[in-house]
Amino acid sequence: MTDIASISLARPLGDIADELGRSFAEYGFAIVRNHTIPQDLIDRAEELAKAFFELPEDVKRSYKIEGSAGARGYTPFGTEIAKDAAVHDLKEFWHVGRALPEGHPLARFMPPNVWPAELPEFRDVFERLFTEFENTGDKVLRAIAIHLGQPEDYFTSPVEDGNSVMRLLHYPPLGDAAPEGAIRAAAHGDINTITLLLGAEEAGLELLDKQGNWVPVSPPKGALAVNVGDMLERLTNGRLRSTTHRVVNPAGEAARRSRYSMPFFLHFRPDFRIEALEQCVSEGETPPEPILAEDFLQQRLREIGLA
Ligand SMILES: O=C(O)CCC(=O)C(=O)O
Ligand SMILES: [Fe+2]
Repeated sequence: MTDIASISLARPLGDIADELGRSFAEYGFAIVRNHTIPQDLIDRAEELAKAFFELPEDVKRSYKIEGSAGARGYTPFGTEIAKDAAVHDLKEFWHVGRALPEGHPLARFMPPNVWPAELPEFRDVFERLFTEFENTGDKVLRAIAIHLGQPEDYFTSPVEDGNSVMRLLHYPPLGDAAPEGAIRAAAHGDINTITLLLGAEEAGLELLDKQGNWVPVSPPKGALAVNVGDMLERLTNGRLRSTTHRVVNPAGEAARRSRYSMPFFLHFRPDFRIEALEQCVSEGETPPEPILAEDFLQQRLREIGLA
């Protein structure tokens, strides 16, 4: 057992800020309940994600976009490899990103979305879910800002038009085809600011705590697992931790089932300069060098085989 905080987002943000902050400082994770993402939208999104991954392989592959580093559309099974891992992850996924109007100064960082023609409802449902994730993310970031002693709206500008990506994940049933040592998602840290994850009630997600133990993260159905990414860790000079996590292969009956999850990787805007906050740097400490969010992202995508 751990005391990863389980927090109701229906409470005033000022009341939850420190509990959330302490959980992020200790575990890098918190469970967030009573968010405002409608359950019927989540259910519909899960059905559509399942329907997409059940399409024939050649249809799915027709939505793989060469040279896009998997930023949009489909990424087949066996593509992504965690930093420093020897074998690929046992997953396939689809990415929906932010759609900026043509001519927007940041549009060059964000390629247009693609949509599967086979599923006419897909676009509407996932555009709505993207907006819902953003709104919930905004609340969580407000609570984090309060915890950090910043104005509550500190993150509003850094994440406005940010390069956020929603990932629909499918981990197929485990057969004999899995390479030796491969797991559903090898140990990794997320690159972005914060991640909001739906679907982690299906077992497998684990975090690595400070003592070096793997600890299961088991939100109740419909709740979010929220974690700190590398960019927020860097901004806070490590005060809030981007914790290593993984998705292990289940035993028994669950091994014959697919696992579906939907992380929303909330990103800073590409031109945001990530520079350690003054109050997170003690005397004598040397914080990491400032870096633009886009440069940091490209560096990390190369490390995981996507760029
Ligand atoms: O599927 C999950 O529960 C977690 C996925 C994850 O950590 C990731 O895609 O970065
Ligand atoms: Fe992750």
